[in-house]
Amino acid sequence: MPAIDTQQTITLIRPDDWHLHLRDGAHLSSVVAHSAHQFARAIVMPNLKPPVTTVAAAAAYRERILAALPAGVKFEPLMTLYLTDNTDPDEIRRARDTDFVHAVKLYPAGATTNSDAGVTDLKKCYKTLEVMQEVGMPLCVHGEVTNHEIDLFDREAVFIERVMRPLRRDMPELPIVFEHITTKDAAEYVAEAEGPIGATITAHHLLYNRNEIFRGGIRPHYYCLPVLKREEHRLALVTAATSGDERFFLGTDSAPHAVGAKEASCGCAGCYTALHAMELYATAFEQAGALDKLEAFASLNGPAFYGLPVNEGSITLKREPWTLPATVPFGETALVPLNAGEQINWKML
Ligand SMILES: NC(=O)N[C@@H](CC(=O)O)C(=O)O
Ligand SMILES: [Zn+2]
Ligand SMILES: [Zn+2]
Repeated sequence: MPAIDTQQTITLIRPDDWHLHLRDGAHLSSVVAHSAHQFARAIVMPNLKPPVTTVAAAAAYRERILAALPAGVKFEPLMTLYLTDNTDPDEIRRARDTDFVHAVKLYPAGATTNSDAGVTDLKKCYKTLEVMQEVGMPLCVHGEVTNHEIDLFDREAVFIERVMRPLRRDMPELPIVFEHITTKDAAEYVAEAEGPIGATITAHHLLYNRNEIFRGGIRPHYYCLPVLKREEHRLALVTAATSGDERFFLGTDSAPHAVGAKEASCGCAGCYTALHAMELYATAFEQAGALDKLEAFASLNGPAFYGLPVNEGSITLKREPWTLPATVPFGETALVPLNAGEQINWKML
């Protein structure tokens, strides 16, 4: 009689989002409160137009984020710098001397949304990476090769062999976060790797495989990068997230795009989950029979990796079905959240 002892509420130490896109201007104002409701802090991605490449730009962006919060809402944006071929090693030292820049982000040029200014050849960044290693500044990595001869579904696995292994061989003490991992290959690589490496895992990659993009027709709101993979990969991610291994932690990769930019002949990559992230993670962990592992994944492992204190306070999720809205305001337009119009069984209070 499982219904009798089915857990009705979950209380967790207040969690953080270790991979988030907040955008800017009116878009930022539309979305930031969703993340602030769910999370105490977030690692904010720097892929704006133009990208956030300097400490001064990160400081200004941070002020815009704080100004966009509703009155009285507390939320700490943890800023990142966008690595380019030309990032000055001194910029890393300046970043280290702040209390608000927490990582540098590697986008291989052309890999994903707003990555045109990204790195063309990691060798060009070695002086900068050496300083990062020296001062212990984490490198967050979008881990996909961009070579169009490589099958889209293989680009993460190929990245491990061509970029990640050589980089870690050359810089064994550089802290690395393998962002939004999507494959068994990446989960196993991180679990077995030695030294300072962690990985974020999104809720959508824990819940869905690639069939979801094509269920009943092409469904652009399930398209993100790295793209959803086969079921065996989803299962490996669930195993990693629920294993208790502290290298794996929560990163939503919530990535808002206007509805027209997603529902288009060439639609943008990104799933919007900031509205219901913890509900989705709870659903995934419950399906795996591992709700007891959610707190470490959501609230403890990330701060341990980044050397930050665990949050004070707690959140409670209640078993209470609710329906996701069809759209959410997004500046002058609207965005369609993942699971729009669908019912979800957990509700964050
Ligand atoms: N994940 C995505 O599909 N999109 C992200 C970029 C990224 O994280 O790669 C975005 O900024 O829209
Ligand atoms: Zn990415
Ligand atoms: Zn992202």
